[in-house]
Amino acid sequence: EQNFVCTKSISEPSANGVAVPAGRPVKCPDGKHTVHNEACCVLFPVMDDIQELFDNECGEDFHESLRLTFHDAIAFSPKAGGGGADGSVITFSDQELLNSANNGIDDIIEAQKPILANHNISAGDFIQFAGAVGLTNCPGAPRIPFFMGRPPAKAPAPNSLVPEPFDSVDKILARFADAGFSPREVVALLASHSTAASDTIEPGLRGVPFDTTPSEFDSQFFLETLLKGTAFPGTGNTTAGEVKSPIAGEIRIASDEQLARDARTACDWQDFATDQAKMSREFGAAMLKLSLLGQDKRKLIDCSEVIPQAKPLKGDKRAHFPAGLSKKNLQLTCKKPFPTLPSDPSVTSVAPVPAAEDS
Ligand code: HEM
Ligand SMILES: [Ca+2]
Ligand SMILES: [Mn+2]
Repeated sequence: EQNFVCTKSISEPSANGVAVPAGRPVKCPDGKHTVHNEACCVLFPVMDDIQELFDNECGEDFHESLRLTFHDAIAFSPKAGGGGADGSVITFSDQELLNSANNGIDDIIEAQKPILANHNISAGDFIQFAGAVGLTNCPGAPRIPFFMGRPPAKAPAPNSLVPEPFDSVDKILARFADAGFSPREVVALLASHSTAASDTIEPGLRGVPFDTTPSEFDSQFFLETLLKGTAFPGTGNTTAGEVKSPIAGEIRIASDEQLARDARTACDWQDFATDQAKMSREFGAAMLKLSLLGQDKRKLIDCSEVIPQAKPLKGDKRAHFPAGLSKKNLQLTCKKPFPTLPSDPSVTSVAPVPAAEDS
């Protein structure tokens, strides 16, 4: 029996940005998979169970799981405390779910808990692994590296660390800076809202998408948030941080609208609206950083090779204007020229994201 556990990550970057470990590959006990670090073998059955939850799709359960990676990890502050990507949002869910910023994440915590209980990995690893695996179901998403070995969470996170949609740009940028992110990285992370829908903001409505393509990791979200808002998808809940959106059925939150127009972030926003490849790449880099908040990367094992190749975006990768809208409907504050983008007359509204089935 071979017992090869190398904890150093000796690696070279590959074409897709994910490191390919050097050295001789070993066969996992399942006889099916081959890895460079045998310790990573435990992740394959976890991946199968996660993909069963997701139906191998970029749907509601994945969207919720991506949001969960953020709510666990961002609860990290050198001053205020919080363990970052440590799984505390699951381990101490009784306390952390009392935080109103965590409204709606109870469903995915309940869906993830039984899967986690069947495997011998930490809650912190599980949450970030589910996000990295699920992203590959979304056409256009990056393949992000995954590091394993986060220890169990020690305590629940303090209440004030997860940004809310009615927070000012000042407050949001300060909170992210406290956790180590630049304004451009904040904007890059918000590419996540390209595969997102709201269940809690509009009274009575669920699955209200943030862009017209909630199952694709494209740049529609960045383009559509630059359009002038004209109506609410329902009654409008301005106390919850909702503002008008440009397309029937779509939701927009105030923080996204303001970050798209603020002098500190508008040019980054425009950059990602007009360059999907750049958006995906920079999101991937910021996401890796997010997944390691509060962790010592040198103590973790590089299991990136377990993450499958992400699906490519088909056809024209550029964002398109919905029916009847064009460059003249944009509220541009960045002074750089805005390129010409195609329009799609078939896009007149967006349907809700179907609810997750009870499993
Ligand atoms: C300024 C920072 C952010 C704010 C204020 C914010 C706020 C929100 C809000 C209010 C929702 C809707 C929740 C609901 O009603 O169901 C939401 C959804 C979501 N957020 Fe964020 N968010 C931020 C950053 C992020 C980041 C950095 C990520 C991931 C890296 C993320 C991932 C998601 C996802 C995937 C959803 C959709 C969940 C679903 O479809 O079920 N968000 N966000
Ligand atoms: Ca999208
Ligand atoms: Mn949802």
